Amino acid sequence: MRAPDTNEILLQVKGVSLAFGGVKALTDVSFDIRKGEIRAIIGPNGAGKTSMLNVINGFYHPNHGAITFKGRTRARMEPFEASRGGIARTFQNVALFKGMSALDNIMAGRTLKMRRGLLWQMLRYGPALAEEIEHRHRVEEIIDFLEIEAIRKVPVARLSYGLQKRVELGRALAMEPDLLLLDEPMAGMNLEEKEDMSRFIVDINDHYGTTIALIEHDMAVVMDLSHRVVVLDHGVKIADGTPDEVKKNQAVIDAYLGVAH
Ligand SMILES: Nc1ncnc2c1ncn2[C@@H]1O[C@H](COP(=O)(O)OP(=O)(O)OP(=O)(O)O)[C@@H](O)[C@H]1O
Repeated sequence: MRAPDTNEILLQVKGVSLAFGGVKALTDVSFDIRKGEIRAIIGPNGAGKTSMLNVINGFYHPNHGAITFKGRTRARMEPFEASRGGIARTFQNVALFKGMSALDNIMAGRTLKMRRGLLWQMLRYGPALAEEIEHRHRVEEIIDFLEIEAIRKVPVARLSYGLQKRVELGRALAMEPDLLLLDEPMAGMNLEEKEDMSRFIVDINDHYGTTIALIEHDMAVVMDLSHRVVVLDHGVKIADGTPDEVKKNQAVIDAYLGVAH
């Protein structure tokens, strides 16, 4: 695995707090994500990991604090602004158009990139046609990269879980994101599928230089894949550092003791 080329900060989370009624999901959490790194967010169940991803991509608006992304600071952002701005996301449970083929699902990820309006697209005329050809080309390249040529025309509902996750990854990649958020990319996978997914995550980071933030419960995977790890417990950041530093941290060991994963 290649180390990030720079220490440039792509995203900064500063003093973020989020509550749902009386439940404090996040309390004064700060950390950064450097350009080109694979950053893991870990912690026991209910630690606030998914809430953190949801704040980063604008699904939730924090009660306090702010996010700086590519130099722009905001207290709140809408999901469409996050995706337009270059943040793509996959979900804990696969969120694809199940009746559509793998190819069409990945193509759907390009919609945000399309400049011509829907009418032009429907007419498939002139510049819109040229644009569609360019998008097709990019999508075919992603299909090739993720080694899913054989299933490109198959409706997603008929694919194994591992392949569905791969198509979802392809759809996120089709957005050519600066920051890719992966919510438990290996959840529910068998060992072989996990190994494949790990390889693709490292390859995406290497090949496209995409910055990746991921939530993952499998510690072996996290320690293997990530450049740096931030640890949450009960909504509070308890550690932040390289996998080796985090592994030795007493607060982390205590937080995980007796917690089944
Ligand atoms: N939409 C919501 N409404 C109310 N409470 C919520 C909501 N989302 C999360 N919470 C609460 O916020 C806390 C943090 O939840 P979150 O899902 O972010 O944790 P997590 O670390 O992702 O957990 P897991 O590993 O189990 O997925 C929990 O106490 C949870 O019950």
